Amino acid sequence: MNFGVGIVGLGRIGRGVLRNNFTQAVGGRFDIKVVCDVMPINQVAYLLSHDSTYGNPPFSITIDGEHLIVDGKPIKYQRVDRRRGNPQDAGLGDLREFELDVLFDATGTATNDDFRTIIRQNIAKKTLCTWNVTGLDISLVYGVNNDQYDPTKHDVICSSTCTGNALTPIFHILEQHIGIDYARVITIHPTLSDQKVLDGYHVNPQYGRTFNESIIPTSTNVGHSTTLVIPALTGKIDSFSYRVPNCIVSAMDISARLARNTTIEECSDLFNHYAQNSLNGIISCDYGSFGHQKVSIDYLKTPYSAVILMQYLTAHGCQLGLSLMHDNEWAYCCRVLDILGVLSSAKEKHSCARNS
Ligand SMILES: NC(=O)c1ccc[n+]([C@@H]2O[C@H](COP(=O)([O-])OP(=O)(O)OC[C@H]3O[C@@H](n4cnc5c(N)ncnc54)[C@H](O)[C@@H]3O)[C@@H](O)[C@H]2O)c1
Repeated sequence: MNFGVGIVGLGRIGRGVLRNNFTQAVGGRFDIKVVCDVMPINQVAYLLSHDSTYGNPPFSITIDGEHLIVDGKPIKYQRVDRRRGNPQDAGLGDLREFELDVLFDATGTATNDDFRTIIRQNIAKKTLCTWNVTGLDISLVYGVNNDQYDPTKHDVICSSTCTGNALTPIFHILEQHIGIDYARVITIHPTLSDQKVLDGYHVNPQYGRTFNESIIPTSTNVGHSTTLVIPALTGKIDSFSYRVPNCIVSAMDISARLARNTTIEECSDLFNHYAQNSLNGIISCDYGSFGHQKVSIDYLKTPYSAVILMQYLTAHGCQLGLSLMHDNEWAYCCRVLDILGVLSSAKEKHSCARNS
């Protein structure tokens, strides 16, 4: 069935989704019809062809006029700048001709109003974004609540955040089987592109500090991302983050007070059970290599939303200690494609139901 996708924002995540789309299936897992950014087309082609984190892609990229040719498939490139106000002026109005089922937004800069306007003006039927935009219809974490997606009700959708995708499945398991009274979550997050290379102005002053000289304490939305999907945990999670000067792979340190006493064996059995069954491909239990714990770069390109470092699992009465790692870009891009799969299957089911 035809399911047309557009992408706005070809930064780390937009390019990562494009790259994963063509890595997962020859010719692309989804039919990406158009991609947009403020950059000129040759800069997009350059960045897609040479990636300092993941290396060169395993497929060809060329340019033909206003099209990027990715793995032999022409994709229209549209220069847009949403700061120019309404979608027509921004360049998004031209996307109407593609009759997009979903416009995936990885700019980090659009608002709920922008998304509603895109739907109202028939530029795309749905929007999917990469952050917890205020006013969204649903935040979907693949493996946890993707079966709650209802195409008749949900138009502005979020695929949660990288840390939300890591923490939510783990807290889903604990909340289902034991209960969580309180958790303190610390993310140790790689540098992001909104940080400064040298000290300078930034609306968030800590991000204005030289990125590779300090461990930068800052806020994180991981608690909010998790409670959007598991509302029973509202008010029970405190979180903050350290930005550290590596370019990829995030870690998370969790101290939780559970609703009852537990043991390492019980938690270990639970995590392994889920990793082999309903969360197969989403979480993984890692026991190290040759008796030694692996380090963050060893998880580069790991598709799991969360890798549990089993050697660091602790349980004392109702106090649980957990350490996770995840490739904040690669795993997240895999989940975005999985959520596109959810939207695509729902469209198919909906149109079959209407035709029968
Ligand atoms: N990098 C990560 O690890 C990660 C993981 C999960 C989610 N996210 C989320 O994904 C989003 C993007 O993050 P990123 O790391 O890819 O950022 P990025 O800065 O690398 O990419 C953003 C892209 O959007 C484009 N853009 C920004 N404003 C625009 C506008 N008004 N019109 C047109 N294009 C515009 C920029 O030119 C850039 O190419 C953010 O919401 C972020 O929170 C990032």
